[in-house]
Amino acid sequence: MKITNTLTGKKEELIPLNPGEVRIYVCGPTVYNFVHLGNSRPAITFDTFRRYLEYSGYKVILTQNFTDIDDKIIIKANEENVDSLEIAERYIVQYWKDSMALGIRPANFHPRTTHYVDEIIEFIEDLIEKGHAYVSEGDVYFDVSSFDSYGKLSGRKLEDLIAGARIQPGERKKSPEDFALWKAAKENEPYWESPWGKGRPGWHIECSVMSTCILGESFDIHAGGSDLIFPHHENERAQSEARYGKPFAKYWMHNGMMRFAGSKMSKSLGNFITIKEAVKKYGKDAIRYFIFSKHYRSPIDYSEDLLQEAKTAVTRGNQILNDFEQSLGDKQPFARKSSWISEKIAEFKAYLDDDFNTPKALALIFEMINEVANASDELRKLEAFHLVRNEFGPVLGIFELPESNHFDIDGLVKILIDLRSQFRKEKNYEKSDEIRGRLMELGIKLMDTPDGTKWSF
Ligand SMILES: Nc1ncnc2c1ncn2[C@@H]1O[C@H](COP(=O)(O)OP(=O)(O)OP(=O)(O)O)[C@@H](O)[C@H]1O
Ligand SMILES: [Zn+2]
Repeated sequence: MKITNTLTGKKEELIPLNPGEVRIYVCGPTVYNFVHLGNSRPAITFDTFRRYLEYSGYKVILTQNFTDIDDKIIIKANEENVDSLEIAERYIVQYWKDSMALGIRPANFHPRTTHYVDEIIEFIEDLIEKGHAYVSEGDVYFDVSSFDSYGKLSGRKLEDLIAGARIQPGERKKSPEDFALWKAAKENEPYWESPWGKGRPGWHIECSVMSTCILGESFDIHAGGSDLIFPHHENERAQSEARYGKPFAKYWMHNGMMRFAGSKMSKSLGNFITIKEAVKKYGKDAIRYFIFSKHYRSPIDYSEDLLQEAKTAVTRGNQILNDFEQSLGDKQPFARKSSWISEKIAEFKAYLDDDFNTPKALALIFEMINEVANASDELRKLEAFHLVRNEFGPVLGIFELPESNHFDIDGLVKILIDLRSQFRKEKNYEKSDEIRGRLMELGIKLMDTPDGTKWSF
């Protein structure tokens, strides 16, 4: 398999450090608000990339962090007058709901920054000892000039960085391009005790610490959105290689940005659509289709029209697959491994082996769905059905099973509740009780409350 490595700017053969095993770290969300559709791009892309590696026979260890301490979380906590961890916890819970709704499998590890403060302090102490960092009035900064290949990942030159940067008020660094490893606590900020006084970790250090603690000093792939290449990933690489004196991540993979009216969709700009809203409107498969329809490295423009088209396409696909499944009756769908099946699997793999080309893989899935709908030969239909349901669908996480999770059960029950109310108004208690009774048989209980009828399973 070949992937584009941001570090070299080339498409390279993926050769894991340990044969047969791929260790991946992905930068996860800063949890101070709902995650948006843009944030779902790395989560969907790299979960699916992991599924594909597993499909190809690799063992994968995937780690994705939660940044649960950060300026933005602290500001939100102070606004609401609650602890910053309460804010983080709230949006982590929401993250799980959203990622389930999008069919994203949890990573193997989901570390949180505040669980790694001891390790962060140890890491920084080591950097100071090795001459890569210095203390300045309770802050600690990384000395960028001490790391020779600084700028290699993002393709920037240190001289240009020095010329372009300014020391901001409140920063106590020697040189403008140096960055904070540890920040002394200001008033009303959460803090931890450290050898440099009360304070908290800077942003970049957390990912160096959590990735190396969990995956080792060198691992295979570091991933995230392209917005993180500079300064976040450049700084992570500098810190980690400065401490351990060996290559940090062998490959760097970056997804392009999802844009909203031309700008990056972002929590801080407020130009976003939440995942909850998007799932409700379009359903999981349509969102995944929309994301996979562009190569992961290209930017993608949020477009209601394209999402609507995606919804129409997957609804049609699901209809064809469901109709075919029903036409099979009790017969178990079984397709012998024919040469045609092997050929199509080879084609699917060739696309994804070429820098994870999901648009081509997706087109192949639709070609198979057309076979299910139109092939004259029953065996061919069965083979195509098998490929979608059992081979390709589970890899891309679409058309896996008859999709029910975007089916709006709440909406359906509300229709029945309204009908029942109508019958009650007309004093037709026989019909209204029948609706309640039949829902009860399905395990759905209706409760009449002063605020109207509620339901639960
Ligand atoms: N618009 C986007 N398109 C694709 N990926 C994105 C987008 N915005 C963020 N990401 C990625 O989502 C992950 C979580 O990022 P983060 O929580 O910093 O999101 P954010 O919306 O950019 O927040 P903020 O506005 O506070 O910077 C990162 O891997 C980041 O690169
Ligand atoms: Zn990170």
